[in-house]
Amino acid sequence: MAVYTHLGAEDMAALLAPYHLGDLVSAKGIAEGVSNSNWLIETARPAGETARFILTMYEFRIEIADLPYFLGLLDHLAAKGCPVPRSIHDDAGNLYRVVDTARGERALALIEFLPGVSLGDPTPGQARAVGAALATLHGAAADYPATRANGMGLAEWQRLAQECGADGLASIAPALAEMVAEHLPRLAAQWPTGLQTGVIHADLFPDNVLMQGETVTGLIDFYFACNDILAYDLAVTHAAWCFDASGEAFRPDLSAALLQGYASVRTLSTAEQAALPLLAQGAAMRFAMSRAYDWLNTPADALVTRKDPLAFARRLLFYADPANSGVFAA
Ligand SMILES: Nc1ncnc2c1ncn2[C@@H]1O[C@H](COP(=O)(O)OP(=O)(O)O)[C@@H](O)[C@H]1O
Ligand SMILES: N[C@@H](CCOP(=O)(O)O)C(=O)O
Repeated sequence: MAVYTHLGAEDMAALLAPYHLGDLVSAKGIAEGVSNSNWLIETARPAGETARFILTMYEFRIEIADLPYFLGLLDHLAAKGCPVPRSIHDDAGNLYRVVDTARGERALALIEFLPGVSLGDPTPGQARAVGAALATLHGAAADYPATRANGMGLAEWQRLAQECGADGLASIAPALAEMVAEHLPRLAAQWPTGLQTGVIHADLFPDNVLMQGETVTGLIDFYFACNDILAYDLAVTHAAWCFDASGEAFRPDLSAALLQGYASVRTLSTAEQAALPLLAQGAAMRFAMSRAYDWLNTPADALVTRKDPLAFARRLLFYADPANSGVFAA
């Protein structure tokens, strides 16, 4: 569960007062998520109707200076018809506020609540819709004027691996330390340059997509969004969607559907197509490293479920295996 900061009812009402959303009816901590504390807020307007919002308190890995990029991107994409939550501005027009909490100063923001559920076991039709939504997002963000470097790029994988240390990685599993020692230097040496860049989501896992049937109703959690290789975003999404829940078994049906969905909106260049196996290995390394770091460093009192780094170590080995080089063939 991700609620790092505990807020009483009075604190919550005071935090929400500058938004003039009506009377606070309920504020429920949301179990999902890793990086932030999230609450589902319900308010009652004077006329009696209720409204729902998501209140996010930024806990770690997010620089306050980046919030205008993330929240402005939501408004930019929503204005273009993408299914992303609009940001709710306070009565002074601020996109976010900084408040004092028992854990120190924290930034918080309110966004629209969107309907839909995130999927544990997607179908090919749903994977196709997600691929198309990702490509649509890439197109809609093409004229977003702000830029942000990828803070979770190759240099950060290397830093996280160093912070964990070979012994730390081996304490999770010896195979994890071996995988990093073998593949991280190779990825650094071979990482592609010259591919088309743009705004990417960079974390489009099933828990960051809300769906109703085969319709994408919400793309959420843009807090790793940045400017980087567009095809890398497809590779991240592929690594996140195209394996079964154990992380062991590749799902060719989901893979084909996701890639078809993406290609139905944006055509990959030959160079992008050729780079996908390597980009997917990088995507797997990125999540193996952030999960390994969290595994070793999550505070004992955080109500948060640690995620398994080995699931992504196995995906990296899958993508690196020449026997699987046909996965991304056009
Ligand atoms: N706009 C939204 N509409 C509906 N539910 C949301 C929205 N934003 C977040 N949530 C819910 O909150 C959970 C955690 O939000 P998320 O932004 O993914 O947090 P974290 O960055 O900690 O992963 C999501 O899995 C979803 O259930
Ligand atoms: N999707 C990542 C975790 C990133 O945290 P999030 O809860 O902000 O999406 C993973 O699965 O490792």
